[in-house]
Amino acid sequence: MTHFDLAIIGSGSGNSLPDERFSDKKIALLEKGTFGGTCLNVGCIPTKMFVYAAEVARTVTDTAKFGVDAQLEGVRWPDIVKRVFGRIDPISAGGERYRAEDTPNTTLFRGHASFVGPRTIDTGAGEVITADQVVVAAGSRPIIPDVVRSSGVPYYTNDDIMRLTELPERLVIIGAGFIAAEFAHVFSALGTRVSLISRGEHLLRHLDDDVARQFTDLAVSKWDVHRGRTVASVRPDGAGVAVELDNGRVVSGDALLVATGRRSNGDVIDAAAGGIDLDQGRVVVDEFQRTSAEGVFALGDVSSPYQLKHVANHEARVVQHNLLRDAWQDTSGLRRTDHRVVPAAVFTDPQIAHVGLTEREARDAGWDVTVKIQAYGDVAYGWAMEDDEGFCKIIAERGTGRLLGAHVIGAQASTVIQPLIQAMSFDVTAHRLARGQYWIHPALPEVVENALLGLDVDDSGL
Ligand SMILES: Cc1cc2nc3c(=O)[nH]c(=O)nc-3n(C[C@H](O)[C@H](O)[C@H](O)COP(=O)(O)OP(=O)(O)OC[C@H]3O[C@@H](n4cnc5c(N)ncnc54)[C@H](O)[C@@H]3O)c2cc1C
Ligand SMILES: NC(=O)c1ccc[n+]([C@@H]2O[C@H](COP(=O)([O-])OP(=O)(O)OC[C@H]3O[C@@H](n4cnc5c(N)ncnc54)[C@H](O)[C@@H]3O)[C@@H](O)[C@H]2O)c1
Repeated sequence: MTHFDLAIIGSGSGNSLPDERFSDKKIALLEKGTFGGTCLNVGCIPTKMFVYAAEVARTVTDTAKFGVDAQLEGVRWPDIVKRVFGRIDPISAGGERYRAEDTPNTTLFRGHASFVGPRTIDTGAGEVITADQVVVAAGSRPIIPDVVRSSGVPYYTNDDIMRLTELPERLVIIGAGFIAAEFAHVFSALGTRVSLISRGEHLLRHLDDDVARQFTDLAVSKWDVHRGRTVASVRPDGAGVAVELDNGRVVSGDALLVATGRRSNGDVIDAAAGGIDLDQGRVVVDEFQRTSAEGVFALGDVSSPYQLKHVANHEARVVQHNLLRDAWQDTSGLRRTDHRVVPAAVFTDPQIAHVGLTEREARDAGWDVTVKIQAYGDVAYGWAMEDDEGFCKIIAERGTGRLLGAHVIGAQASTVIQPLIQAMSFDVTAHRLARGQYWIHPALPEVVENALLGLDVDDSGL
């Protein structure tokens, strides 16, 4: 049985742990799937490359009101796929080669790893290993509802939908969360007729009510949206699929995308044998990313309530530091994860970004809130764009101006929101944020400045 200083399960965020500071350690890296994990291969990066292509197509089809006549002559889907994965696959292969061949202190095991004892792992590659320290970075996987799985009908998830050989004429999407919203945008902008089945009345319903309502209204005008409906059955329909809803309606498509959430892989590593506690399948960690098993840390989707790459990256930096401290009981030198202000963005049409509490959450928590919704169209750049969709909504404590939540829907929302994330992270109050700096005129972030100035908060004296 080979013994290692450090064993890492998962080559997504886990692969970023061993840097030059670990060069004197003997490391095992265990990966059962495509090297590089979700974000690189089937998540953030390829989806945003498709989103960018979709935005280019949308721009071309929406020009006339600006006095520019253009026409979308066609979409070469196979070329889009080739471009995306022609850039991504070599990165994955290069990363794998680097770890397998060019990093002398690292051994790459290609197999499904599972615990057989405390810090003892069956690599799934014909060998059992032990390690002084272990990091579980095994990520998450798509949840497939029974009604789909048991139907035997072929379906896609984010794992394979981006590798379709042709653009489907009609795509049915089950789910109304992040993945559904992003792929509905991608496929519809590229020419597919998208049908979307949502359990709730509103799409993206975990977002602030005003944002979810606005997004739903826009989605209904673009896509064939079935709201407040569950799936009764799924069956083949010629070469495609027919999804019957609980009201008897049948939604047909050439392909079916299932986007109904993702589940931690904590339940498929025999965590109990390793002494690792789970809560509803997710690995339990404390603020130092320590699991219940001494010497075993976890990070990312396998343990985090936030299934976001920037959160996994932050947790990886914490784990990296804590591994190098080589302490367990004495936590004085260990770093803690900071989940106070976690933002997220949905790269759909229009973009959506949020941070902190929704208005409802803030009111339910008993805050005396002041709320301002500032339309994109009412600031100079949004007006130039003739934008009548976007807005920035800020929720703050009345009087003190403490920022509680911010929600942006509209062009470049994921970028526009950043000053608000910064202010919340560094405890800058609303008026101080608005008046303690210049805002470039007439740039889009003026929508944030104006929203801040519309709040009922004390003047900071600036
Ligand atoms: C379609 C999509 C789009 C997304 N877009 C964004 C975005 O725009 N922004 C954002 O912040 N987040 C986004 N995310 C979320 C983000 O991708 C994840 O939060 C992040 O990749 C999680 O990283 P991780 O290291 O925890 O897991 P992963 O990157 O999934 O790595 C886990 C690795 O462990 C391997 N593994 C699992 N079990 C075992 C085992 N038993 N033995 C060996 N290996 C194992 C897996 O094969 C995988 O390679 C997106 C996710 C999806 C699905
Ligand atoms: N831009 C980003 O940061 C980004 C993009 C994609 C994914 N992600 C991450 O990946 C995670 C997973 O994405 P997702 O869209 O699959 O999950 P999600 O949690 O965002 O949405 C799941 C959707 O499926 C619905 N649903 C759940 N079970 C269902 C069922 N049995 N039948 C019908 N509908 C059902 C839910 O009501 C919800 O609308 C996200 O939560 C997010 O953290 C992030």
